Parts: sequence; C-alpha cells; structure tokens
Amino acid sequence: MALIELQDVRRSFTVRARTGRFSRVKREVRAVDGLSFTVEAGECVGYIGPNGAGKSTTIKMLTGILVPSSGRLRVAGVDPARERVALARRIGVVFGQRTTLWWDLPLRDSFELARRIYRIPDRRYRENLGRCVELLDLAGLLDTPVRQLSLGQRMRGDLAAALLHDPQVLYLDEPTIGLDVVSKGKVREFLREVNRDRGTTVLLTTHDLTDIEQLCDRVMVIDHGRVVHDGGLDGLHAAGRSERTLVVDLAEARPPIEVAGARVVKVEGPRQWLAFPARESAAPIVAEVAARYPLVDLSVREPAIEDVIARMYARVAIG
Ligand SMILES: Nc1ncnc2c1ncn2[C@@H]1O[C@H](COP(=O)(O)OP(=O)(O)OP(=O)(O)O)[C@@H](O)[C@H]1O
Repeated sequence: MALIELQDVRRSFTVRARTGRFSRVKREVRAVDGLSFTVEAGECVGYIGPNGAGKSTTIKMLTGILVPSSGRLRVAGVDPARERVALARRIGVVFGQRTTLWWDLPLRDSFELARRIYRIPDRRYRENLGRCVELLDLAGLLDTPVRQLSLGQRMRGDLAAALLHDPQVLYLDEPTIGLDVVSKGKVREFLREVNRDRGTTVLLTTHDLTDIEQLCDRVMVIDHGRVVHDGGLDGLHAAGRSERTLVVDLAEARPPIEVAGARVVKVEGPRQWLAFPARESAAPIVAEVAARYPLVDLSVREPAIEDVIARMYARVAIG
C-alpha cells in the first residue's frame, strides 16, 4: 500500500528581485517542478539533494504546512493541506535543527503534552513511552529540563515525542546533524528498530551519506524540484562512480605508495589519501597497505553526498 503519493506536484514562489535603485521585477521560482513518486508502507527512503533542490518544500507540503500550486498529494490516504488534524495523527516529524520539546519543562512534561494532544490511550502511551525510554536510554533524563540536555539527548527526546502516538509515517530532517559518533549510532540504531520492527514508513532528509547507507534501501535524489535518481544507493554510487577514501598515516613521509585497486590522490608529510571505488570493500586495500608499509593509523572516509551527486551530473554531461 502506498503511504505517500505525489502526482505531478508543483509549487512555485513569486520573488521580487531588485534590478535597480527603484525598480523590481517579479520572478517565479519553481521550488518543486512536477514531482511524481510513491513510497510504500514500511519503506525507509532517503530524500537527498543539493541546497535549494526543493527538499524542504516537499516536506512542508507533505506535512500540510504548504499547499501545492498544482498536482495531487496524499499521505496515509489524507490530503495534507486540507485535513491537517487527521494528518497529524498519522505522521511524526523530527527536525534536527529545531526541537518540538518544551524548553523550560522536564522532558517528561513534553511527553505528557503529546499524550494529551494526540489523545493517546493510557495503556498505549505507557507501552510506547516505556519502549522509547529503554531504546533511547532516556530513563535518567525524564526529569531534566530540555534546555539542560545535550544535543544528542535532546534529539533522542524529540524522536520519542514524535513516535508516542504510533504514526504511520515519520519525516526526519537531518536527524543526526551536529551529533557525535556515539549519539549518531544510537539514533540510527533506534530508527532501524522503528522502521524494521514497527514497520513505520520513514522519509529521511540528510547530508550524511552514512545515515542513508545504514538506514535506507532506496534513495531519491532531487534537484531543481525534480527527481534525478530513484533507486538503491549502489545505483547512485555507480551512476556517480563515487569513491571512498582511505587515509593512511605512515611511520614516515615517503613518495606516493602503490596499492592495487586504489590510487593516491593527496600526500601531506607521512599522511596519504587513497581513493577507491565506493562499492569495493576496503579490507584488501587495508591489508595490502598494512603488509607493505609501516603504519601508525588509518581510517576510511565516506564520499560526501554533494560529491556523489556532482559526479552523477558530470557523468550525465559526458554521456
Ligand atoms: N518561501 C519561499 N519564498 C521564496 N522562495 C522560496 C521559499 N521557500 C523556498 N524557496 C526557494 O525554492 C527553492 C527550493 O528551496 P527548498 O528550501 O525547498 O530547498 P532544500 O532542498 O530544502 O534546500 P536546503 O538543503 O538548503 O535546505 C530555492 O530556490 C528556495 O530559494
């Protein structure tokens, strides 16, 4: 069953640009320009694209904040802009940059407020709260005012608040932004549980490719308000021929090292950067480097989403 459906959805804005000291011209910006896609129940879909691509405009239309200029849009069978109350019961929203929690109140009170707003039956509320508190490690934080929580703790609180009413669809906008590695891991683990075990449909906007890799089987890339890729992450890597980077700290500075399957793209003193295809395993390259050169440290870096998309375009342009 399709939980999110868009058919030729468009949304334009009229902006006034200054052309001289006293003159202005009206210009139409097509933020979303003919989007059509469906997301089936239980999917976890990455929704990515460069700045200004139209991601936020899409999410705002899906949450009923913005009305489309034209086209058809349904979320869990509901027209978002017309049936906002019905929609609110079916969706949960988490913005990494903003909190929906009450700043001066203990975390517990924000949850209690959600219980009343969504009229969550007592038993379901207790069960859902218990599960979120356990999985998100919130037990020791329930009586802490939200303003005293760290970013990672606050994000875990926001996730719990968004899920207490058992929404069918969860929108996540940069849920791991600014978090340290441990907090990112906890958030991702929780989201995996929510998607796989509870069957909650997830639409995830992020600039962190690892979020997508660890959570999504499908990724949609949008640019200039249109879908330019819809498929697996492998397909995206292949389309962009994207590369990961092995950063090696050698015991001493030396000329570029030679390793099968990778090429040195940068050298700085004893540190060298080796690029290799993102789809290949790093293990044989790491093994060969370790066997042939004295090493101090090494790490693997994922390609940035922007790089993957840029390479995808370069390939399309070349043909
Ligand atoms: N309220 C508005 N008035 C005028 N133009 C707008 C408005 N909202 C968005 N736009 C324009 O629509 C286009 C798409 O913006 P949108 O915020 O949806 O992009 P985005 O993909 O979310 O970008 P980012 O990654 O930077 O958040 C941009 O050109 C933006 O300037």
